[in-house]
Amino acid sequence: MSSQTRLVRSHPDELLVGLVSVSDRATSGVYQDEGLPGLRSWLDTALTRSAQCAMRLVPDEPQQISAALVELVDELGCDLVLTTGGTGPARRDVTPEATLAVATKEMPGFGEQMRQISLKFVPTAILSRQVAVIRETAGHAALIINLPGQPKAIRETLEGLKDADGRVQVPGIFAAVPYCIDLIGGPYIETHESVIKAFRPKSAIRSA
Ligand SMILES: Nc1ncnc2c1ncn2[C@@H]1O[C@H](COP(=O)(O)OP(=O)(O)OP(=O)(O)O)[C@@H](O)[C@H]1O
Ligand SMILES: Nc1nc2c(c(=O)[nH]1)N[C@H]1C(S)=C(S)[C@@H](COP(=O)(O)O)O[C@H]1N2
Repeated sequence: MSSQTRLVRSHPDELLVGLVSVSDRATSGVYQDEGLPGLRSWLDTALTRSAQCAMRLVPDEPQQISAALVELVDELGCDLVLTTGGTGPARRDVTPEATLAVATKEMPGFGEQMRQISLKFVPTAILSRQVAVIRETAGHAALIINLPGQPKAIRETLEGLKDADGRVQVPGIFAAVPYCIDLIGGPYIETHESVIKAFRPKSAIRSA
């Protein structure tokens, strides 16, 4: 994988995001990848300040997935990496293993919450082995989260489930991402409440 230069924030609060779509068929051209554009457009609707994104499309190969994660965090300096695909039980589904291989801490709450959310949409939610981890290097840390590969699962897991009036039924996992990014030393990010209401303890909310 080619060595890339570090991303430079255009503002101290700009989030640097790595997006990784893991798909044998999208990589080989059987279908067009919908994972990367889906992730990018969800972030565009959710964040009050546009994020700077670096994107990678990789096949379901553990070394290539781990290498993409390491490059995005260690070389490009991403604060957050979202993967999509390869979390199921099939022989070639290895995204969770490739993610755990580069982790310094596991964050089991994200996977638990995603499976709870997804069960409201599909009974096969329990087939997703998605994990979230922190990768820490000297002077930098990033949150890495696996999402399922179905393009519609991106919005479902990040945003959660709302009723017809927009009331939250099950909170999406992105509600906890801004505070997690604070805690690992990343930028202060804010979300549009109509898409996803981020939660921070009162003491962590920055005054305007
Ligand atoms: N990156 C993607 N882009 C577009 N559609 C996708 C993508 N990943 C998954 N899908 C869709 O979701 C369905 C289920 O996803 P799943 O991850 O099980 O695919 P898969 O069997 O692992 O194959 P592959 O890894 O080649 O995408 C696929 O059949 C496809 O229709
Ligand atoms: N929100 C949501 N989660 C979901 C799904 C979905 O459609 N929506 N599909 C499930 C299915 S069918 C599978 S096999 C697993 C793993 O999918 P992956 O291998 O594409 O990551 O995610 C599950 N989680």
